Amino acid sequence: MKLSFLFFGNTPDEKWQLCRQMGIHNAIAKLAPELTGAPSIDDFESFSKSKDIYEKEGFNLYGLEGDQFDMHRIKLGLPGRERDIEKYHKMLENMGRLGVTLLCYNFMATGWYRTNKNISERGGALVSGFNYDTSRQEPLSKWGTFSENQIWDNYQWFIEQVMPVAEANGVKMALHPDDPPISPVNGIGRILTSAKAMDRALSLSNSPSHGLTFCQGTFTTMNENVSEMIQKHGKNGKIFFVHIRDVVGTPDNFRETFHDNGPTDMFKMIKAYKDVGFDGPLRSDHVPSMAGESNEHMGYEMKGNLFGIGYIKGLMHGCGIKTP
Ligand SMILES: O=C(O)C(=O)C[C@H](O)[C@H](O)CO
Repeated sequence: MKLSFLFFGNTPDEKWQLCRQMGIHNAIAKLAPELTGAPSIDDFESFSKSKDIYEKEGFNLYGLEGDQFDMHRIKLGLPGRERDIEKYHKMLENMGRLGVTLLCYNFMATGWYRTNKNISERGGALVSGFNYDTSRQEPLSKWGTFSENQIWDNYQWFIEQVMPVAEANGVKMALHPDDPPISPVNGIGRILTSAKAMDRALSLSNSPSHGLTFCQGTFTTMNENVSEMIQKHGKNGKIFFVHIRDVVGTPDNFRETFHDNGPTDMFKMIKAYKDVGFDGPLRSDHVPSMAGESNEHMGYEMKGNLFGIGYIKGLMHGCGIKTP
């Protein structure tokens, strides 16, 4: 298993240094233009420059996460999606050329979403949460309403378009479940909200490039049997990437919590990944914002990560997993 960290953009800062100090060598990056100030990574030069920065800073750019450019036309099936898919193909080709082999993607047009970003957790640390009734009072998306069937059709079209290109370029595409796992959100149907839905998504292509970001916290929120899911998808070689965090509550009313403070037996989970032979990257997912730091980048401030990564590393060592 490869302990990794999600970086936003390509500007080295204290987080990069802290990651090196924690012994993290594998970087997962979001390189969208609004974060890098450079053209999107369907442009080879732009992508290659970012990769060089990571290498120079001592990291292997293992993969990408999130939308690397505006994906709403693809996700919602709107005019212009053919042009966007060409961009996506170029990005996949560039990934192959640069040896960046993992792409964590999602099919949420409005991204991961919370109704509350300032819930007081242990010792006053701040976490995010979601309440379905509150979300139903929020405005519809600026693109209007979309049914779950429409989103499934769009997802199927997307998979047909991208999977052959991903496979030809040696890129593993790791589908992230919908967070929150409930539908609709802002009037847009969400489709990847249960273990059964993830199976349906996987059934759309038998390409070896088609697999999962095993976002443990989201599957816990769904109230699924997470151990069984690790067994099944791990044995089938479909777990490409793992996100570790914990939550308290139900799909329609939950809050996040510290890695050691939720209902999940984290040791059992890490051992389960090991037992199914998972050898890919895993990362600490959303963490509480802690004393003395802003909550500006909800879930991704650094003190919670120092705690979370240390905790995960300890569990890995406890399971006999070496971290270089
Ligand atoms: O919602 C989740 O559980 C995620 O891990 C989503 C990530 O925060 C997102 O991909 C970061 O861009």
